[in-house]
Amino acid sequence: MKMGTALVYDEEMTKYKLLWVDPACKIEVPERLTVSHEALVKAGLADRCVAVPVREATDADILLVHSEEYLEAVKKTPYMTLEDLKEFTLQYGDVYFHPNIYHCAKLAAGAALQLVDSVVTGKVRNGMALVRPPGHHSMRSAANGFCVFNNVAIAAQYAKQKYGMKRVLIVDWDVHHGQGVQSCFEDDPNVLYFSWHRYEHQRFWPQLRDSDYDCVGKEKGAGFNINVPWNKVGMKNGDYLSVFCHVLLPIAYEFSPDLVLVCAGFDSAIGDPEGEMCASPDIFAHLTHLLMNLAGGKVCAVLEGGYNLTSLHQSVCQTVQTLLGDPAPRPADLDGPCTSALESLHCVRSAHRQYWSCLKHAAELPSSEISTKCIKLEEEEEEKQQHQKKEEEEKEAWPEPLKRLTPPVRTAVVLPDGVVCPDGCERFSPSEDLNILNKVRENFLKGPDDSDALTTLSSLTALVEKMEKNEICNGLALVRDVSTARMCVVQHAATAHRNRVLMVCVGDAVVPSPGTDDGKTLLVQFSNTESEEQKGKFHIPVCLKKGCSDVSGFTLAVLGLLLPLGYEYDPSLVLLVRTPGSGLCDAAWQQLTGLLQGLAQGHTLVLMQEGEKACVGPTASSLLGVAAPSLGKLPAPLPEDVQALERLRHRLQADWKLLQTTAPETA
Ligand SMILES: NCCCNCCCCCC(O)(O)C(F)(F)F
Ligand SMILES: [Zn+2]
Repeated sequence: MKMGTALVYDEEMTKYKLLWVDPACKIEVPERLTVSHEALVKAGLADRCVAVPVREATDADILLVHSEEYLEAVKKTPYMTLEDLKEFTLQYGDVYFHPNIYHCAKLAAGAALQLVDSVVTGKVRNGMALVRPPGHHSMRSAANGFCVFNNVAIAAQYAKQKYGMKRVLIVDWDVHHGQGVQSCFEDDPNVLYFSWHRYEHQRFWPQLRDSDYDCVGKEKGAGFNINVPWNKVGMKNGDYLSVFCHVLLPIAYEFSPDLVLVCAGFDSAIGDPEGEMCASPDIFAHLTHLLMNLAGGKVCAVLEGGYNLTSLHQSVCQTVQTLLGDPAPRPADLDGPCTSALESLHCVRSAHRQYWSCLKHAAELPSSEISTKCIKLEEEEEEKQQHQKKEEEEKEAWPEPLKRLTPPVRTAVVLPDGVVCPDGCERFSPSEDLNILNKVRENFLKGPDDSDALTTLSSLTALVEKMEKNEICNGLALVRDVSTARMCVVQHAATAHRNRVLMVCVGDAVVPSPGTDDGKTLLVQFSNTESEEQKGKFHIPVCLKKGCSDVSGFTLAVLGLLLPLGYEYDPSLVLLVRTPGSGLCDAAWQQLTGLLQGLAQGHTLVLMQEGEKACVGPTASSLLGVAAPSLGKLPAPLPEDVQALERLRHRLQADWKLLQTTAPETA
């Protein structure tokens, strides 16, 4: 599987700018591109990428989306006088022309196509194109919102036509609605368009009725257009992650795309004058990571907006560093979604419930009630938000994202002698550390001379220590006695004061509650046996009718339950335990292993029973950062599983805010 991340950039795209006074357009400046690229160079990220040259999109490329008359009109702009350019611009909204913008617009679209070529042909695994002019607002026959040609829409049509891509997912995390993309694919069931955007009940630009949550697509495309309106500013990391876990990811996994395109606008980050949101730049590391196990890892990010040059370049670096496979930083103190975000979340899930089996259980409210609820809650929060907004104006500052150091060793393995060490992994040698050996001897050995247990357990302890010191990123151990190994790891990790261990158990081995409910460990156990005893906040049994053998139910539980829990819990170590009898197919197991690496700075330790030897290879591949294989189009999960998960989420959401998908009942 080819690794490698493409970076498509050419400074020619900086060579146009606003030549007259227009307050609406003055934020779209050439420096957006130069500061982004320079930051990548300075951070040593550009050198780690495969430089892919831009090219001009051809007429045929552009005509995949735009009309001939529009293309012919734009072709004339290089020869226009300043007055003609001003005149020509008047027919469009919030956009400006320049003698060199046609050339740059061809390069921006061509850059996206070069990126698609290098990813789809396997030259690289994923990549990013740093371009301007942006694209997602431009319509078939109109420029709009700084956009001339719709770079990502053209890339999607190109991928379908040239490579026969069946299903393309477009994720638009820019803070504005890409109505140009929406209108291009409105009736196309092969292109799933997802966009969140500042909306404020249609009061925010471009103030379109069609940007609301109930615009789900038309005719055959019904259900394949997802709009998440933000009706308040100040949305934070928890709001963004909730929408990914409870809307985008379940639908995206059901859709099972062959290619993922990202309208990567960073005006949705804190500090941006357009978005006025409060999500930190490192959230884009998580948004990127959460997409990287779709489509076999074929992710193409194309720059759209972003006007605060500081948060822009920080966000670009977070995105590229994650595409390169570096572990994401731990998400600092996540809040649950705010009331307004919960209203939007609920509205979107209700609007799409009829199209996606993963949402079948979404509580259905009559639309009239939803809208009044929204407005009613708006007024309540209005004054709260207003005075908060005044404060923010003064202190629009945020901490510089922490340097993401990559450990010298990516994956260490503890394997019995007979088992070969997978390529790319490093076999972890038994520990000579006497106090580890003694501690293991006195706490865990049954027989006095159980030497290979001593070797295994001391190696595991030493491995966990090296992960804490960030000398090793993740690990895999094949052990005879999983329950002892598990206790040994948990006890060692829990002793280090600030450690929290998320333990995920797959398989039917009975896992004892982790003793006290002190919050030092959170145990999530997947099984098919209904557990009768009431568990505490930190012991969550997930019971699926057919256990993990039903990929749809399992995937829904991972995306809508395990991930939100994991992000909210924010562990320093993820312990993933697999015992026989799980019935989990390799692909689903690799998806789980891949997704969990977004937590704990990638410190995932996989413990497997010796009987699972066949799973060592696939597990190692996922721990090395290779994208998990696609699960294929997911059939509907079992209704009883969907209801059980819904009940479980409702029961737990009092303790775990990121599990909420509806606003708390108003008094
Ligand atoms: N206060 C100035 C009003 C500006 N109104 C137009 C905003 C256009 C946003 C463009 C973008 O950021 O969505 C893109 F990604 F296309 F660049
Ligand atoms: Zn934007």
